[in-house]
Amino acid sequence: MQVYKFGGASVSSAERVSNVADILEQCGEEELVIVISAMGKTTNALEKVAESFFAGKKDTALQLFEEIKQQHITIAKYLLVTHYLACEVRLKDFFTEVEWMLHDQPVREYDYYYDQVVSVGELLSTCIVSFYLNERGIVNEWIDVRDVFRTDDNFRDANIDWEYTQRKMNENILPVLKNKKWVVTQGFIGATDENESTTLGREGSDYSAAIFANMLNAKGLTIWKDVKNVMNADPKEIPDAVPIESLSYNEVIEMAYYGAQVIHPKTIKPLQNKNIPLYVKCFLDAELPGTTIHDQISKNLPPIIVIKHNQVMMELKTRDFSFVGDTHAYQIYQWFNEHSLRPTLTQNGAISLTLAFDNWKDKIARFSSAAAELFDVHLTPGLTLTTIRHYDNESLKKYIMDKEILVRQQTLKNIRALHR
Ligand SMILES: Nc1ncnc2c1ncn2[C@@H]1O[C@H](COP(=O)(O)OP(=O)(O)O)[C@@H](O)[C@H]1O
Ligand SMILES: N[C@@H](CC(=O)OP(=O)(O)O)C(=O)O
Repeated sequence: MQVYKFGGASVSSAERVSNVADILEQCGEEELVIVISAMGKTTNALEKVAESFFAGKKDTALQLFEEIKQQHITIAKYLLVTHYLACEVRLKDFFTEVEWMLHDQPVREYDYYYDQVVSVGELLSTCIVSFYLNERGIVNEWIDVRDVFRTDDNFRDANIDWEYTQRKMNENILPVLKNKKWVVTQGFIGATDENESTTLGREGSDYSAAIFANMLNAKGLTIWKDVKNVMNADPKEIPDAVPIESLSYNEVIEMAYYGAQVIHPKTIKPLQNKNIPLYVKCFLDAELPGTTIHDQISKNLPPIIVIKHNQVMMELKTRDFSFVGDTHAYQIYQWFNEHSLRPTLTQNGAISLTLAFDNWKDKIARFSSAAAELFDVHLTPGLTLTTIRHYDNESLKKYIMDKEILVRQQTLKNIRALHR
């Protein structure tokens, strides 16, 4: 049993979907679960729909959603002949669900609406791909992952109910595989016990695929990307990044934790727990070996550079000169939980604490007003956080030294700098 995950870039156009079918036709797998993300940048586009709706701009929301509808209809029309009408019926059901909501007034919190709107991206993409594969004779069954992945109602960053999900995995997925059919399903989304859609955090499809691999005891998980390998930096950021052929789970979990946007940070644990190898392969050339991530120690690694833009620095200072560590640490970590906000960097002083966050405006505003009861709060937006693992003099000079640094942390293995 294998799990394949195809990200947005691999299904961003009719040609790319057809390329995915070519890969599947030639892969020779017997039992396969295929986890797919929303097409191209659909999730970003759906985020704009949710934002407009919540801001009371109903017409803009509907108009933006209309564009997304037309893009999917166009791709389905291009790909499908005999299965087109059946596919169109399904797509229209998904469209209608969202449109009904967009005609209402928002009465619940933003994150709830975000998930109801944004989750449709994966439903649309998998619907089209599944019909297309069947039309090409690649027999598969489309599964609504919301009938399998039970989560809590922490919208936008929902947590999996492992016991329930494992049971549903056995009831809903195993029989399909035993029936000699491949499964086509969605990454990134789940549902609460009240059947409300949830999402697992941006780029969460890798995590979904790892959960499938874990619960089905897969022999491997292959994530198909537009890059030939995992590299020592994002090649879009650093054009002379070098490929890495083999990495340990440990190394990748560290890279992802520091913000490398190549594998979702939560992906590794479900795989490591069952010693399931992760292969990152290139959908543009399936013959290339790609990168293997497994339990073997990574040797001779180059400096690994992770650059995170759009960071907000938050300085908290106690007003009465009490030590932060003594009295406030517990409270601050409670706020992190309450506001589902994780710092990308923390630095303790005697009576102050410096934090950095991704720029989640609403959450930071809520966190700041809670913190303002105890601290003077100062925010500095528009910063970049650069981390280098296995740094050397050359990489330090190239990526850190010439910056205007606000916070710097250094250990034997890592250097991190928050800078302008
Ligand atoms: N260390 C890295 N190695 C390779 N690619 C990286 C790395 N860090 C970031 N990336 C980026 O990840 C992209 C592929 O991931 P992503 O866009 O999430 O694909 P998908 O949407 O198909 O899942 C690449 O195009 C590359 O720019
Ligand atoms: N579509 C979601 C989930 C995801 O993982 O996408 P991708 O595999 O394209 O990174 C997102 O864009 O966040």
